[in-house]
Amino acid sequence: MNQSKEQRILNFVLQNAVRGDPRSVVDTIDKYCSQKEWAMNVGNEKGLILDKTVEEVNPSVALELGSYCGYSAVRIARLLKAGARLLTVEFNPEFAAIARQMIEFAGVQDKVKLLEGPSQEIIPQLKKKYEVDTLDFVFLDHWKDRYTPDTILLQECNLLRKGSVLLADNVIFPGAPDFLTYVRESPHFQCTNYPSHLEYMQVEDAMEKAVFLG
Ligand SMILES: CCCNc1ncnc2c1ncn2[C@@H]1O[C@H](/C=C/CNC(=O)c2cc(-c3ccc(F)cc3)cc(O)c2O)[C@@H](O)[C@H]1O
Ligand SMILES: [Mg+2]
Repeated sequence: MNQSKEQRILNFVLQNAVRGDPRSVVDTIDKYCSQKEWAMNVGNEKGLILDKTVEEVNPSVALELGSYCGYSAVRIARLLKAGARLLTVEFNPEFAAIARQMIEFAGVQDKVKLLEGPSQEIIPQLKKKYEVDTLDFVFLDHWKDRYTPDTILLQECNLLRKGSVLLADNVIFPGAPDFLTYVRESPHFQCTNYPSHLEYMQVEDAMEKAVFLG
């Protein structure tokens, strides 16, 4: 049975990156996906916006929706302070398995917990089952039409506190128009748009930061 693209990306990392070095894992994925096969990792240009936001927030507890191959989980985890943790949610079993191996190879497994399942089922479990009080940072990069319902669900589950930061990928391409409308019109969010480009392409894209005001 021939390999999936995601398996080929993982194999390329296992053969070319440095075990225990998150930066080399990120750079190796970017090399493969810019030169061999495009894949929907956040990439290095938008990745820099992600890095800056994570450094600014310096989260103790971070959540990612949509692990895919683990690129942004590794990218976020490498910046977390001692004792801080990232919970990343992925409902496709094949992608979850790839992401777990990517996280392990990068050496950030002590900071990252991959939760396998759909976000709308996992989010209501975060407080009791995963011992979360509130989330300091949330990276949204899953199905674009799920950004809004999951943002509402995070509020309903009391997982956001004054100052919690949401960062959403792809608000221009493929686009998340209802999410932009929702957070920009809500009195509970202060929004900032970061124009950028689609990973590995010259297509316009952007990230949106939405700070919860309580
Ligand atoms: C019930 C579904 C909602 N809940 C969910 N819970 C947990 N994991 C979920 C998930 N939805 C999706 N996922 C997972 O997130 C990932 C999905 C991400 C969706 N991302 C995109 O569609 C995307 C797409 C592009 C893209 C850009 C240009 C183009 F021509 C084609 C695609 C670029 C990106 O940066 C993207 O992020 C997968 O791993 C999927 O299994
Ligand atoms: Mg994306």
